[in-house]
Amino acid sequence: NEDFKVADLSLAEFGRKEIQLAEHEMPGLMSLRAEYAESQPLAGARITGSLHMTVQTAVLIETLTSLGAQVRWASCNIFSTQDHAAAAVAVGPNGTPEKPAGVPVFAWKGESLEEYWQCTERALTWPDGGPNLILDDGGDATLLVHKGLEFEKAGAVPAVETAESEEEAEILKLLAASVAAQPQKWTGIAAGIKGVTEETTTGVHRLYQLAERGELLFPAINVNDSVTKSKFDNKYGCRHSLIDGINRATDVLIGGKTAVICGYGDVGKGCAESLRGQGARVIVTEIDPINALQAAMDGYQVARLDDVVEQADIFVTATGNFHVITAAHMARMKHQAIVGNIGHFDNEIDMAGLMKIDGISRNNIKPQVDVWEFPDGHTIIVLSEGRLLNLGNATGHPSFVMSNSFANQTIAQIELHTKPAEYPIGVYRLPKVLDEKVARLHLDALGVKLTELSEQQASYLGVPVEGPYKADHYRY
Ligand SMILES: NC(=O)c1ccc[n+]([C@@H]2O[C@H](COP(=O)([O-])OP(=O)(O)OC[C@H]3O[C@@H](n4cnc5c(N)ncnc54)[C@H](O)[C@@H]3O)[C@@H](O)[C@H]2O)c1
Ligand SMILES: O=C(Nc1ccc2nc(N3CCOCC3)sc2c1)c1ccc(CN2C(=O)C=NC2=O)cc1
Repeated sequence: NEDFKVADLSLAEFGRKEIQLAEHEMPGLMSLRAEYAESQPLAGARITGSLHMTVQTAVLIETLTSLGAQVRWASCNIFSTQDHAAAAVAVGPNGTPEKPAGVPVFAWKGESLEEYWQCTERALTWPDGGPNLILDDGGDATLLVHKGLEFEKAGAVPAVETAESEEEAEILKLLAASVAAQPQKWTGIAAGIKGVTEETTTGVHRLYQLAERGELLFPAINVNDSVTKSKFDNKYGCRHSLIDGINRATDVLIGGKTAVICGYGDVGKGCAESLRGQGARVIVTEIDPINALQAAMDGYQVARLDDVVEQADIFVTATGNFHVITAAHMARMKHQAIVGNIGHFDNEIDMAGLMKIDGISRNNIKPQVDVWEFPDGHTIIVLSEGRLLNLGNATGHPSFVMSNSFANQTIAQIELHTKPAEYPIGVYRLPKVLDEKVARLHLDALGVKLTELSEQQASYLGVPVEGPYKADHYRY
């Protein structure tokens, strides 16, 4: 059997064309390829990735291999794989669908949960052992290694019936089979891993929990909290992809309409700016007086959702909280009001409460766009079933945003691979000077001309001429 599993290899040519377009929009990654072409800092690295298998991720994968790494890949979400990107990665830039010569990738859109964990295991199972680095998004690859080792040490895998979730049941099923087939498999894999770099808040939270319990097996770099990752992901990514999602879903004219943004953090700030840019009158809701004051100073009305729910045309949640928009709110909305979430994955909008309303009916217009009709005949349009609308109704973040995130990932992988002595087991952020380096890598593409500090100015500020320029607690 071939060492990859994708939906359709014949999509590789289309995937390759989109990868070539994305490369132009990912100057951070392409600059790193040029900078390290000679020194090959990732020579000897065996990287297992668990991160959305998209066109942008394909550019990340081929950056890692161009720096000398061997790579195996799975997606970290059962729906997020772009099949043409996965096919192009498996075939490789010099291969053909008849003779694939790319990277082993195990991902397709619409995996079952069982298949998802099998793909993760295959990405972690190298021909002669395991990876020495993990590149994680949400922490599932890191979890599988920790659970596998735990059960091998205990001498048994708990019965599937003890699982408290479908996800846990699938993990137990998979580990029972793999430990039976190869009793010391996960002990061997865990022993070979030098560290993990983690993309998101969720995965970072899991790492801190493991570290606090003294169970973390290897050092971890928290990529999420690099300024050049989270500001881009949260503010500029959502500023771009919110209206991308709304337009693809409804093609409603945003100009002249009233829009409510719940939450004025980085995501809410990007969303408010985006809708204001389209000529909407934007109202913000907030629970935090500082963010509320910021919104007011930025010229937005700041109101309570209850007081404006009957007058707005568009509602977007960006709080990271749950049940921000309730069924009662939705029942009071204008006819054909648009409701979407770009914040926490699936519970900012109370969809379960909506479905329970007597006499409610759902009419699916097209994938990820539903019209819900209330007993009184008025309807609302709910996007992506209350899940992240910029992913369900659009294609997530644009390449330039991901170039910032993935340049952090690449630099973090180089750190762990080349400076293991500097990273004893624990959770780290990249040093600020490397965060600044990611920003530097993106300036030429935007025609930015940076001003140089003179020696006198540098000593006046008390910072090195070459940076870092800010204190660790500085808020950009
Ligand atoms: N869809 C995407 O592509 C994407 C990208 C990045 C982050 N996110 C998610 O978006 C969410 C927000 O991210 P962020 O960086 O802006 O977080 P943040 O904490 O900076 O901002 C959230 C804001 O919401 C406010 N808030 C909390 N509960 C509220 C409520 N009930 N009503 C009104 N305001 C409330 C908080 O006071 C805070 O200011 C997180 O869940 C994050 O994971 C999504
Ligand atoms: O999650 C992502 N994507 C996604 C896409 C479709 C989809 N469809 C879903 N369902 C739900 C149930 O009903 C069927 C449909 S859930 C879902 C999720 C996702 C996140 C970050 C990046 C990061 N990223 C970019 O933003 C761009 N390149 C990247 O790597 C990608 C995808």
